[in-house]
Amino acid sequence: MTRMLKKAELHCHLEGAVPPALALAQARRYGVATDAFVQGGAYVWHDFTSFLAAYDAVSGLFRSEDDYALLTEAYLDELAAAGAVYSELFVSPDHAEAVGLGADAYVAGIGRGIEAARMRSGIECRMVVVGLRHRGPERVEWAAHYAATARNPLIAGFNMAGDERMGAVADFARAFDIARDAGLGITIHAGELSGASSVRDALDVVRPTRIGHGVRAVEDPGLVARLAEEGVVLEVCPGSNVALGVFPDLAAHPLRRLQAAGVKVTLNSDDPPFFKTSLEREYDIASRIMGFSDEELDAMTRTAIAAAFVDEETRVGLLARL
Ligand SMILES: Nc1ncnc2[nH]cnc12
Ligand SMILES: [Zn+2]
Repeated sequence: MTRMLKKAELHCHLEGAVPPALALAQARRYGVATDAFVQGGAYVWHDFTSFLAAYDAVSGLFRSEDDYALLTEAYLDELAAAGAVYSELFVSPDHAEAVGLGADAYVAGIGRGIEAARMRSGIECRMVVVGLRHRGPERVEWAAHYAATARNPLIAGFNMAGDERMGAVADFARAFDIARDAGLGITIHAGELSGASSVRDALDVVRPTRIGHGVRAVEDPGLVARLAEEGVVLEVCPGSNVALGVFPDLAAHPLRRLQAAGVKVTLNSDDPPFFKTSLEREYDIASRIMGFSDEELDAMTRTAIAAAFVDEETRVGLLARL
């Protein structure tokens, strides 16, 4: 039983956390047809490309500051009820621009949701601005520039998500330089859709303290040793990896092998309802299917808080709550 364990999450896409029932309610409000991406109360997609299309369609159903405040608050309330003390949410100003909302109103709405949830349960949350790789280097630089200049204390980091098979990491180096120079925490999706060389490129070019997924590093023992040696933290999302076919099943998932090799690992939900998961289920999978003890799960939670993009006072406060 992992329900009573305290938890922390570093890797969840806000638009990927929309429950299908909320997507349907938003679609009714805005008069949008949903058959293409919700059927029988569940999201429909069959590979990464169709997952991204469904994800974009759901994002298009959130169009106002209030929509984002309510979504954020609802997600964090649910997370706090499952024992989470900390959450880092990946936010995409690109989605706000696509619906004509504008990045400032988008971030303001999310910030309101964060404050409301914190007042109720004490859960801490920070935003990590995400650039979308499949939209090309210029768009990713735009997102980095926004994150660097927004001057919002809840924006704590920068990430690149989207289709990892598009372009080389080096094409996006400037975006990460902009974010790093602004003092933001740096993480990047790598080693999910592409293999070990993608993780190596991310380490060499971007120099992140964390990697989103990174699990396909397991294809190269030398790279696993490097991750352990450099103390890079992996934001591991087992349920997502199996849902997207990165590994055939949970038994084949390399979380245990990576942890045993000394790599710093954490548990995350990625896009929970799209992958029929939740942070609580990820802890449960690690416990019941992968055989991690409660002490090992607590260690992953501490690793997450140690790697969180927060100031030291907040980190000490969070560690005290475990
Ligand atoms: N699993 C994932 N990989 C890359 N980009 C994403 N955006 C949302 N979920 C993602
Ligand atoms: Zn992700």
